[in-house]
Amino acid sequence: MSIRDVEFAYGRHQVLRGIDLDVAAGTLCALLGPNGSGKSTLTKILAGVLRTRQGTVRLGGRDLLSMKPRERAKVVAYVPQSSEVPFELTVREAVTLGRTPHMGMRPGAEDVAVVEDAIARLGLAELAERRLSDMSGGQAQRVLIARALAQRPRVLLLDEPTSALDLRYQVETLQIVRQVAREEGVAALIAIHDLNHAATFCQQVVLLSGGRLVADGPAPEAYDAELLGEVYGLPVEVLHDAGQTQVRPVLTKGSLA
Ligand SMILES: Nc1ncnc2c1ncn2[C@@H]1O[C@H](COP(=O)(O)OP(=O)(O)OP(=O)(O)O)[C@@H](O)[C@H]1O
Repeated sequence: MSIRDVEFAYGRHQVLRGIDLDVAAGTLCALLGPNGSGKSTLTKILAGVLRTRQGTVRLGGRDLLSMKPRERAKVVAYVPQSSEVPFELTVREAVTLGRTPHMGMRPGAEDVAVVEDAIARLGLAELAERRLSDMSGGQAQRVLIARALAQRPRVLLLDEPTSALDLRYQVETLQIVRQVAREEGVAALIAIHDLNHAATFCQQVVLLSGGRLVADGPAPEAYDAELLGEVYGLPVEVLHDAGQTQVRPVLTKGSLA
């Protein structure tokens, strides 16, 4: 996926400025940045929820921004930050909705297999007949991710998909998305606040600040303590230890008093 010179404004409020970004097939890319930096806005543009006249997004030879919704739904799956969960549905029915762009009137054998695979991957097999109205926030979030995987997209967009998940499911979800991206050649873009999870699981990290991309690359190269400190308004140190890059806030004396 190749994004060039994308700009966006809500009315007079300019939110994205000259965004250039490439996410290769097979890559999990973290979209980082402080609250209000434009992460959700960028994912919504790529998902077709918001429209912009400035800039292009190409996928293979095709222009993503001008695709019709059904055509786009065959190649782009989007898990929004919060969404209206269709409460009356069971988990299996909700995940099957992900097949809608591909299937006829009813799910065929392949649709059923893809749905069951997505349910199993997200650890939802035992909950498959439960109604979404009976699920915890984290369980419902996993259902939405399973639905996106069932779509078998070329581009997977996840807006803070781990925000409601406990530590184990945060890690498992990031592992699954990374694995799906690699095995199925998906370009996956994930808006996420946890810089350390991003460094651990994402081959590429990009940092938005005030609507501009200010860093892009593998975390060990893209994480610069001075830049991160400026962008987040907090002094940090970047540690490289046993192949892992980690970011830690530098707390001044007395800040825990
Ligand atoms: N519907 C809207 N109308 C007007 N302004 C908006 C709208 N949605 C977002 N904004 C503004 O656009 C800017 C970017 O918001 P966006 O939600 O893209 O940021 P974000 O990086 O995803 O933030 P967060 O980390 O808090 O989710 C913010 O200043 C926000 O107030």
